[in-house]
Amino acid sequence: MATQRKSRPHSRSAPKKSGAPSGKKPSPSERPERPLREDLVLQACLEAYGSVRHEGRMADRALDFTLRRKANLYSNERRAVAERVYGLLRRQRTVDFLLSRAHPRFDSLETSRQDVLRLAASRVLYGEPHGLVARQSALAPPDAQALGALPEAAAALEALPARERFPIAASLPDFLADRFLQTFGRDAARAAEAMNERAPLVARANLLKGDRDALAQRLKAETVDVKPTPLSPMGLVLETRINAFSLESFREGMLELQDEGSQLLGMLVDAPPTRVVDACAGAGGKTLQLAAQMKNRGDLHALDIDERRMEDLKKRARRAGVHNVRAQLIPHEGPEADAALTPLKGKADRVLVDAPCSGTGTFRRKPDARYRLTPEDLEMHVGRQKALLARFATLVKPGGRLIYGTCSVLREENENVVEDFLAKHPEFTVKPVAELLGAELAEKVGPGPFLRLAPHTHGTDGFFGAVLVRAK
Ligand SMILES: C[S@@+](CC[C@H](N)C(=O)[O-])C[C@H]1O[C@@H](n2cnc3c(N)ncnc32)[C@H](O)[C@@H]1O
Repeated sequence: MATQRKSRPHSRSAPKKSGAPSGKKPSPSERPERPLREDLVLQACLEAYGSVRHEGRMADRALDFTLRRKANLYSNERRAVAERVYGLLRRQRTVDFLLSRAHPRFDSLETSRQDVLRLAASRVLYGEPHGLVARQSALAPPDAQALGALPEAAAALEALPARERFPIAASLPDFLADRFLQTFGRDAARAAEAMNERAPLVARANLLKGDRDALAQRLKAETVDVKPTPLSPMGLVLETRINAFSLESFREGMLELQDEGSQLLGMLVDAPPTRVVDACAGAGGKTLQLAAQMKNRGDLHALDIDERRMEDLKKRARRAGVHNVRAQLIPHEGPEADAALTPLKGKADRVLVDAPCSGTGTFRRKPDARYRLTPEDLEMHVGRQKALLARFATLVKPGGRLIYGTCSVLREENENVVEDFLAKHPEFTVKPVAELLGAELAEKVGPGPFLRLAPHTHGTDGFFGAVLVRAK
């Protein structure tokens, strides 16, 4: 079947080993798993999926909420629920298209029956045998037949003209499919395909507490298999799927979970131990990285309009042993916002604007976000990005740097915003990112003055970064 996926959404990420040496505690990836109780797993999937698709909840919250109430599920069953729900959200549009062709009455079935079929069809698309899935999902005969008819429906999808096929095969809303085509051209299908893969679990070593090797040793002692990230010099891929928040090394602040692309964006700041502003600090993912770059010295001003995130940032800073951060809640616009920034005007050596954006670069982790995004939201993001860049540029001192970043892959939120800014602010010029990453890493990251990362080209989430220098 053309749309069949190779990776099974419910399989473990770490390969199973043939048996742990005696006397050694088996790692989670080595323990035998008990068979899934399919009826319980299906019920939990239906609840979580329904709350995302029919009640508009965010997928991570819906799963958290559902699984909290299902204390009777074993850990492999909880993992199966998460993976099946995420798997379906990644393939939602494809699955609906195929089922509406494979099942003569799919569109008129009641919602709960449609959802059972969707979950089952998604599992088949990820490579599970349709007969087994039909039995485990207790499908009625016409629904089971529809699963068997998925290959023909997939052939019908393949036969559509490319422009019509792309949004359905990529499971993207039409307006986003257009944006992907504008941004990636002939690579759009590959880009979207990689966005629909599961993201790796990536940690950043907190260099204030030890380097990457020390963290790797520590994680191995905690029975977590790791490998170094290919691009970021401080990253580790956690190959054992575990709840990283429960690790002792995490509680001791030795690591933060942070995508490799985000780590590279943080590297562009190259923060000296003087005065640095993280203007959209959120819960502090990059703030903590900048604090480590500054070796915990100087003043790191972390600003945001979101009180809850600022509180998270403070907690994380404590855990990470960071004490050069000044977290400040600021008004989001107007004269009060300007007044809050006055003391920092023209004073900062670096200002990072990690702007709010469409999040199109993080669809691997938040596959449901695409169904909430509208063209109007996108326009709103671009307007806000331009306004934030112009406002926070005033904090950069002569000779200082303004770093603009997003987790979007779309040109209109990235290059276009920077070009618009440069046209209105001739005192700023572009510093090519290669000058900050060093020759070897720059070579791997690729050509161009900006950082432009995507799952299909770099294996990271999608990130954009630009470094702009203010004239002396
Ligand atoms: C992409 S998130 C930042 C992520 C964060 N830098 C990290 O690495 O974890 C964008 C942040 O911008 C904040 N924001 C939105 N409007 C803002 C404004 N006018 N001033 C400052 N921050 C703003 C949002 O609250 C959000 O936390």
